[in-house]
Amino acid sequence: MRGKRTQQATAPPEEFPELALGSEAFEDEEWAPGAGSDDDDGPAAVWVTHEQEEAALAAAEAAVVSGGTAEYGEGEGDEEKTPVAGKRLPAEVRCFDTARIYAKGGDGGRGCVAFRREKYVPRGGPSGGNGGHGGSVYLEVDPALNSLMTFRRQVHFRADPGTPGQGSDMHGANAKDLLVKVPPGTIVRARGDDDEAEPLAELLRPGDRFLVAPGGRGGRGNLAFKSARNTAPALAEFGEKGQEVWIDLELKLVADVGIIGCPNAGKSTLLSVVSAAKPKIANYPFTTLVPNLGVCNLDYRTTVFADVPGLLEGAHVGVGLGHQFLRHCQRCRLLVHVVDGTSPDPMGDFRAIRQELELFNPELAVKPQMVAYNKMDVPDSSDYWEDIKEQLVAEGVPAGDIYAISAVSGRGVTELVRAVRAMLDTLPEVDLTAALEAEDERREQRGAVPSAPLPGRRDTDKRIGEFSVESDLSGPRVWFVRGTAIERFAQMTDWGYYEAARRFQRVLVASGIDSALRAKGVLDGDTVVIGDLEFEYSSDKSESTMYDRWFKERRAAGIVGRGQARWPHVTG
Ligand SMILES: Nc1nc2c(ncn2[C@@H]2O[C@H](COP(=O)(O)OP(=O)(O)OP(=O)(O)O)[C@@H](O)[C@H]2O)c(=O)[nH]1
Ligand SMILES: [Mg+2]
Repeated sequence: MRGKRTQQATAPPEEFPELALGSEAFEDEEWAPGAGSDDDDGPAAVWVTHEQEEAALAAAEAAVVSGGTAEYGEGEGDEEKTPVAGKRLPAEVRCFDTARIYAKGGDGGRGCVAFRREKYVPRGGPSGGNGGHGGSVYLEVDPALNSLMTFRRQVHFRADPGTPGQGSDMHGANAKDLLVKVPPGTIVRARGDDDEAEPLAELLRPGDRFLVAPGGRGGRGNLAFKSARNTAPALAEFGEKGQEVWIDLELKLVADVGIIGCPNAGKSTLLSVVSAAKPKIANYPFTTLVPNLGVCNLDYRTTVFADVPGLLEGAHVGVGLGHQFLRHCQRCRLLVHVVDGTSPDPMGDFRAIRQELELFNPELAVKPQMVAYNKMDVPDSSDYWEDIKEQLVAEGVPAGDIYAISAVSGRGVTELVRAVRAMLDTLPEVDLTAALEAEDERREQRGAVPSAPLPGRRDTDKRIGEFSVESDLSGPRVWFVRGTAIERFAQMTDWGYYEAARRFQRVLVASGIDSALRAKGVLDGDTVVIGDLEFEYSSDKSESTMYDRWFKERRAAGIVGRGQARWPHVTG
């Protein structure tokens, strides 16, 4: 099952012609293979030269032309293939292990104003029920997933609103929460935060949950406002609006084994032989642009392999997307280092990769490693095997951890996988909590700034008395009152009912907002803004003025009817 998904998730780029390597995407410095590494006095390792790069691009283009036309053969193939100018990365690459999603909690249902009307029960009293709570949006780990690919299709997630309250004391039903499934290893960040910033959450184990967007509280019906002094309240609240938020998701692979090595070493080929995954394999560097996962079943035991894109010199500082690739290796328990035997300098390659790991994160360098000397079927390679093995041993790699394989023919691969399995068994299970703590510590050391809390998170502990007043008196005089609780209160006030308007007025006075405004010099006729609400300030708080103003405003807005009668049998 998992293997299947993997294949889907890592569909080869031909299906997405805009992925052409030789597209404008490569003009972007970050994407250019070998960007920043074109110095001549680099280490002995042969990195991608300009010619090789050109060749790779040409090959990629050819591959796309031959592979892509068939599927997009609608006569407009050419247009399809042209990447949209200004797009930084091809869609496939961007979305595989990062995603940006929108979540909105459901609005609360509105409260109801109703009175009991029954034969022989005069003045039956208020009976309007409360609205139901809106659903919340949660992220939940689903171990069956292994990529954020699903978020290419759906970006917006909205929970259902609560049902409105009804008469006869009927409360509205609460809406169901919306669970958005994410793969294990998903990291949640506030929108636009970079890697260094403190994540909002890390979802690692199956069943882990994170509340992204809380649903709104249901509005109270008039039954809830009944008191000894006001036995027949004619007001109800709107439901609280559900919160909306954009978040960034990032997936850190949680594979057991990471396959690393220079570009074109045969990493993807190895993955394709040990698992059912079908990564793209081709004879040019940077065939693989996004990590592929594959599940290997050996002796009824599963091991997850990840084929990481080829590493470049300078990967540790981000060259060739190095950061993003190396990051994936961090959670692997073991690394298989594939060395290309046909390379002019296999030992140089080996050392260079090691150095990159070391520079990126010393812990990576000391991670258990196996070396797979690849392409043994080619004489160029097998001739030097003994020699290279000796050199590797001299470098401190245990002889037992060095294997000669031919990924293409499969020779030696089973032995390698068995050895990998055996070594995994000797390793402790990864303690994710400890790993996270270590990561946090590192982040702290680097002085990373913790990210801001999600905008507009529900702070139920905020009091109405907590507010601030700002003014803009340059043009028309405007006063801004800001405060979580007062803004929520304004939003939930249903101005259709005079009593609600009056209640709002009373709260302004009781909370000290009114006096704060006056202390700052508010004048009659100034505009006061609280959240989405705007009204004209008036110091005259007498009942008749208030009612008149409310009535006129309603009329001006063309609203007549609801809520004008304060009590069903009272006329006028
Ligand atoms: N002769 C021979 N060729 C091999 C062997 N393994 C891989 N190759 C070839 O090497 C080339 C590169 O293989 P890939 O698996 O795409 O290499 P990679 O390491 O994934 O490369 P990037 O993803 O570009 O970093 C392909 O043409 C493979 O057919 C092998 O054991 N013997
Ligand atoms: Mg590859």
